[in-house]
Amino acid sequence: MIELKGVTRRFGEAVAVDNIDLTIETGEVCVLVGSSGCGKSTTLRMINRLLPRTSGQILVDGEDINKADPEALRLNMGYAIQSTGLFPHWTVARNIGVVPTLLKWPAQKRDERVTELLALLGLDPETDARKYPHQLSGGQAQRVGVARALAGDPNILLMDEPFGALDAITRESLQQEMLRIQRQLNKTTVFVTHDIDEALKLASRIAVMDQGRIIQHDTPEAILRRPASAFVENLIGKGDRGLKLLALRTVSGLMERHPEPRHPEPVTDSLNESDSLRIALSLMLWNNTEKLPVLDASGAEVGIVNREQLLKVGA
Ligand SMILES: Nc1ncnc2c1ncn2[C@@H]1O[C@H](COP(=O)(O)OP(=O)(O)OP(=O)(O)O)[C@@H](O)[C@H]1O
Repeated sequence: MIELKGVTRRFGEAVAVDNIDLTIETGEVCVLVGSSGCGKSTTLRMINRLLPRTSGQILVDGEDINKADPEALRLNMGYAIQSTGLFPHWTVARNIGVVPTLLKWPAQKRDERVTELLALLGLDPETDARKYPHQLSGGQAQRVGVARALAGDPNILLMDEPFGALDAITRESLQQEMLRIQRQLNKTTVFVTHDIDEALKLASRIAVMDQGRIIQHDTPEAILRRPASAFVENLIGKGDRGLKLLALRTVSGLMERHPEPRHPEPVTDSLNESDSLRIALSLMLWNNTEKLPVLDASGAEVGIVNREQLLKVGA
């Protein structure tokens, strides 16, 4: 658990972070969201002591971080940033292995970990491991950055716009990876973004920041349903709030499940259980249909989603 209590950071006269209180429970993904300059990165960098706080207290599992050795503290906090920060003259494998090396892991354990992480992040443990950062695409470099942050098996992950510089498709795929990895590893994560859709997708809870303050700290659903102020309402976009709510729920929660899987009828489109209700609605509109079948990984039809029900549950 990470606790920020009355934390303030000034740069000269300017207040970048203004007396914030924030608790991040173990295993949850807290996304800090807000416009440029609102204090998100400063908050993150105070947690791993890259920046000292001006006042207040930051506790990790009940212990004040100022009492910890900063290096030991950082080794327990994976840190991934937009510019990746990879060492240009080191191979991908060496970049990923940097924290295990600092932790003095035996070489074999470190190499196994690197291979495991390359596979986890969808990179090729054979060919990609030997590449240098300049030989990677932007998306691959970001994957390596995230792999490096995970390498020492830290309890905490700090991620500062790690997918910020990517095109929409690569970004979407890395967000999916991030959700998958999070389900598997359950790290306490603080994730910074200025993109509310990214925040809604990834967060257990979102902290909306404005001018150094936390305006609202709540679940994605509560933020969409009950924005605390006009500022939050504008940030989430009033017009497509209903669709954003649908995006938070999956088909599996709404579908009528067949007693037994069956052969699907030949239809134009179908859904997977993990698809969002937003995708379900969009496909129904596109196909001008009242219901869509849900298929499992083997292609068997396991249930049906119907539009009337979807709209009833809807927002
Ligand atoms: N080293 C510094 N010296 C002086 N002012 C700084 C420094 N770092 C940040 N600031 C100021 O603190 C405020 C908060 O900056 P911060 O980088 O935390 O914002 P942010 O929300 O992460 O923004 P962005 O989304 O653009 O990265 C800004 O006004 C910024 O100019």
